[in-house]
Amino acid sequence: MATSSETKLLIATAVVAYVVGKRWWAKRGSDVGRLKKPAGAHWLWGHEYEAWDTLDGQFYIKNIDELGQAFGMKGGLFHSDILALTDPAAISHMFTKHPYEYTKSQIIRPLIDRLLGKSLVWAEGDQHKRQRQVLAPVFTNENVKAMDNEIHRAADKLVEVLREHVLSQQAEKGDGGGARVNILDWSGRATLDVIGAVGFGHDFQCGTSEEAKAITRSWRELILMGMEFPGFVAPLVIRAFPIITDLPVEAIQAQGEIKTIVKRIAKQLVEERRAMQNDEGMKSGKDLMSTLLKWNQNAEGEDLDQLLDHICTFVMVGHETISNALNFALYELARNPEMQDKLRKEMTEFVGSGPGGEPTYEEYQSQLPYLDAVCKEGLRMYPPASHTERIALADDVLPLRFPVTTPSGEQLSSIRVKRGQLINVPTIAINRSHTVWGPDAEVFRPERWLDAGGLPAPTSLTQGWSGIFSFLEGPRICIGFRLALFEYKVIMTTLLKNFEFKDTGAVLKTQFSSNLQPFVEGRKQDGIQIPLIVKDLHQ
Ligand code: HEM
Repeated sequence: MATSSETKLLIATAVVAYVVGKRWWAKRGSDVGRLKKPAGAHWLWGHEYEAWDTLDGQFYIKNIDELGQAFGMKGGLFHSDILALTDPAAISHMFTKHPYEYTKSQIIRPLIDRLLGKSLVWAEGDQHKRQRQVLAPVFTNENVKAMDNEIHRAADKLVEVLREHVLSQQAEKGDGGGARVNILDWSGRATLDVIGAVGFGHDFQCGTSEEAKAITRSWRELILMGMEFPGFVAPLVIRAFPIITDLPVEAIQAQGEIKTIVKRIAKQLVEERRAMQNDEGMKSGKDLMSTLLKWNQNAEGEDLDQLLDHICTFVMVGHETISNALNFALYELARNPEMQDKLRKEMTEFVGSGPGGEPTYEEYQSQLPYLDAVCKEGLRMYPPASHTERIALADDVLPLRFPVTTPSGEQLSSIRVKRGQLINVPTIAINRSHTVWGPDAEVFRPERWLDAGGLPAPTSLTQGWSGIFSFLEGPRICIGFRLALFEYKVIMTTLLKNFEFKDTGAVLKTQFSSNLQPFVEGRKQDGIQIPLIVKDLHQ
């Protein structure tokens, strides 16, 4: 009979043999282990801690410039090497040509399920194709154009509540020079209102309803948790021991709270809509809720649960992303007052064909070039979804547009990957690479979109919207991108016509936690924020 120390030795040997065997298997027929790697991998966290902890996407930006658009990373917790990838040909191969062979990993998907449910963001393969087919018609140009009233109403309401706040702050201080606000507390009110109204006919009351407050509060808590060490470790531990997703660990379980809140509201909305079954508008409606209900009229049990997951997904990804993009653009405009003035001038001088001289949907797209350039530059520099990852479902060969050199000097114009290969796709580095965008890649400069020859050659860019990767590319490109752009432009226009945004001198740093998150340099403990001075222009 084996003694307890012999048993322990046996178990330890088995674990080591398993890890070594797994790594050996992953290396066979794969080029990932042969790629250059950044120096200084940690024995336990590999390069993953440095990638997580280094702010502003600098780990990836720096290494792409130094090692090329495909490099290897040591995985944390003895995971096999990870491929970090920004090469446009490889990206196109994965996302446009073979999106269902490079899926979100079995680690990310349970987390998405916990946060948003088993909806479009979570689904893969045929299930995704079916869902996308049903939902895509909601976001056509024609439908988004028809959301015009709700978007303007939400933007006007935001101006009203922000003005009230600014004036009361000024009165308190006895100073008419504007109020210091954390813009993160404001823009999301309008974007939540828009998705509530256009998606489900629900009024979140510009952030003042109890549901709106609960959603904002639990989202913030989740973000902050993701920015602390447990938020880094949790996904690595889950990757090593997937069973952990079901354990009562705070950092994991907290993700369920948002879903619970939104699903409670969603259930009520579904019941209200069902009660209006005979209403003609509802039957012919092309909004999200009508589409979902037509698709699954009498959903109960699991089907109803999935329908609620869709609502939860759209409420969350349909508002946080846009407000995130708006916040960063306002920060840059505050730091660059000449750009802000130029943009305001373009907006105020343009007389559109909409009611009261507002630009129409088409005019927003084509007649306001500087607004368009600011929007593109903001989304390039600050992609809200600044990082994504995929896993190869089969052995494959990834073509490279820009060959890379191995440490032994061999040139690779493609990379062989094995089934199960984890691939990190750092969107922020795709959008800010110096190799692609030039020496001022990390400078906010909308003019690059307007100057002749201001942009990189199309062959060096990915194939997403405007050659940047902020909405992804291919069949899984963000389904709501037209709505996002329209909403962004309307809210930005409405805000700039009413307020001046001034720099506070605070320098921002960013870190990825669900989205790209800002905090003031050296003040991470104060939480996520973009402090700006807001001055009412009509005072
Ligand atoms: C500036 C705003 C936005 C940005 C930057 C953005 C970005 C993205 C990105 C990068 C993805 C792909 C994620 C991945 O697969 O790794 C995505 C997917 C998605 N987005 Fe957006 N998004 C924005 C706004 C919206 C809006 C307004 C909606 C809906 C109303 C929306 C709904 C979705 C959905 C449902 C998916 C999943 C699509 C699929 O997998 O087929 N997004 N978004």
